Amino acid sequence: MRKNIVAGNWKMNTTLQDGQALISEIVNMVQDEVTGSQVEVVVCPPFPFLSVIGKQLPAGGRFHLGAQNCHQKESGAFTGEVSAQMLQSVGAEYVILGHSERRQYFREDDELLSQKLKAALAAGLKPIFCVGESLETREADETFDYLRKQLQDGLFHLSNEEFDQVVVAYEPIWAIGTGKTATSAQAQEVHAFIREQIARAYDAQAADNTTILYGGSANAQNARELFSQPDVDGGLIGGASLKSRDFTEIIKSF
Ligand SMILES: O=C(CO)COP(=O)(O)O
Repeated sequence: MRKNIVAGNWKMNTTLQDGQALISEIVNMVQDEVTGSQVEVVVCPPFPFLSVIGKQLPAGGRFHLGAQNCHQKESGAFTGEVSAQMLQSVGAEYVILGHSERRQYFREDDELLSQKLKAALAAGLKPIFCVGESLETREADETFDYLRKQLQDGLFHLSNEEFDQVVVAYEPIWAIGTGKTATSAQAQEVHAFIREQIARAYDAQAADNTTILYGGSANAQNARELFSQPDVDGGLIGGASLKSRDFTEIIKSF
């Protein structure tokens, strides 16, 4: 079901102690300041902190726990890896998959991501599946062809029931960590395009029900304008999710 979501991707940042202090501030501020609005908050700390941070989130409320990655296999001799089932067992409800940093630095391709998606869904996790073009692709005017292919090869192999569980995040690579955010018009244009592709691959109802988040230098100043766009259902926030005041302001932007 389509929701408003603000998700914080901490990436490889904080210590446990700093992360605990951060989440405690965020929970307090959000509980004091965010009233009425239905926005869901997903916190995605590094693997070792999931369980502890998860316990700091008030149960049954707007806060949910997410992971930043998972392995494609259920279990076995894969030293250093973390399965979707493990994440589920420590309280994660979401998992980010297909982030451009994973695609770029860890060579994750559509085939591997398909397997990861299946593993996450089998474990009962909701994937936050990221797509987004590079600056080169945008400047070559190939953004829509690129995104169409990324969606078709990476995501649209899922059944209707599986796709129902997926949140899509549009993260233009040129906007991630660069301070160069997409304009609200650019974000809206791509989000509407993604929704149209979902309608073609599944149906109009699936398209209407899908939550599509924007990520890439979203901050307390630009969130309201981005979230006011009809097809932007929230944000996947990197840098600004590490500052309690900024992250809370973003959550308040709905
Ligand atoms: O990659 C992102 C979230 O997954 C966005 O990062 P920034 O908000 O730091 O640009």
